[in-house]
Amino acid sequence: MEDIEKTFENYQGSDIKKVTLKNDHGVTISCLSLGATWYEFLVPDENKQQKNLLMNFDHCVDYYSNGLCCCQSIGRVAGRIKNGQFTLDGANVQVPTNENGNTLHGGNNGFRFLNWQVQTAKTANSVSAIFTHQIKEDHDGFPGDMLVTITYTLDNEDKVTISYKAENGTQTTLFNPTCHAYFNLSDNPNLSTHEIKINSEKHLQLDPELIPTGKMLANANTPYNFHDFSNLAAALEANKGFDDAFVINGTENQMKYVATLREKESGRQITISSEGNCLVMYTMTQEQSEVKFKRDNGSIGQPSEAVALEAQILPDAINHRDFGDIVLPANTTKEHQIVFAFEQH
Ligand SMILES: OC[C@H]1O[C@H](O[C@H]2[C@H](O)[C@@H](O)[C@H](O)O[C@@H]2CO)[C@H](O)[C@@H](O)[C@@H]1O
Repeated sequence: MEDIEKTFENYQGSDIKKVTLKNDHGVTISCLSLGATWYEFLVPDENKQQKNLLMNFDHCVDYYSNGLCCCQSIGRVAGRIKNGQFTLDGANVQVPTNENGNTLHGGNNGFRFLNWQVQTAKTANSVSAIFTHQIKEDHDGFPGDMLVTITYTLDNEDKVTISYKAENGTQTTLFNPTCHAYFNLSDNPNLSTHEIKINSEKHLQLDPELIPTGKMLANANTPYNFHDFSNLAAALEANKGFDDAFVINGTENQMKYVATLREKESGRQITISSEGNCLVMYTMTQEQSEVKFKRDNGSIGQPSEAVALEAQILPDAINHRDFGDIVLPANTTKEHQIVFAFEQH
């Protein structure tokens, strides 16, 4: 196991660190301190070259010239909060809004905009990058301060575990983090050879601003049916892309199988597990004129060039009783984990 820490670049007067973690048989991940971003998931290909399964950019500025939140840490609250409003401990709370009067992905001062402190740790079979930040009410506009630790661990089974721990202060707040990981497991700038399976029977009905209405709709007999592996490109065509929240089967707060993405030409496969009750699948539905991914050498990002798989608790959960618990009571600690297991078939 190996860990290497370097300066990635200077961005807006701060040194941005890049931490690289390697396991004992050639799988490597790297992360940036800016946004506690997952930068690379490198696996050896048939020519012993390293293939990055994640989308990324050359420079920090590229992460903020578009709204993709590419592979960044999202918090305090992933997804949308209707009107940026909710009731907490009996009080009406208004948090800053950043999209059509709603609050998306923690607002304009969420986790992804912060430069996190980082250190590393190793065991015989795993290596970790540990990011910490004191999250302040004064900064992001959510109630209360809390200490957040985001740990990326790569192990010798080619599993990447991301753990999100929040140690709260004296005020009740919200915590529903995720990693906005964009995958393309192939060498093509599209998902035509990808298949996905999702442990879900229902998805959320959304209004035109993509706010959940409160209703859950059956996946069966619709393009949302990924109960068995289905070709993603065909489903994308049938549904004109996805920007949707799938309800994951299983018990809340228990680690469970979420989804598997596989690519038939390379045999590469990623299996996701988490404790949350939701997978948001976002397939970059529009052309992304401000997006030039590193792997595309200057070409503009295509619709459906990659798929974001965001394991979390259902969006706008604070405004819907049956959507899951994202409340972090005062003086308590909560930890959520997402596991990405790589396999080659
Ligand atoms: O500007 C890029 C896109 O930003 C939004 O997409 C978000 C999507 O709606 C969320 O459900 C998902 O979790 O994150 C996406 C990236 O932030 C816009 O809705 C989309 O139209 C833009 O293309």
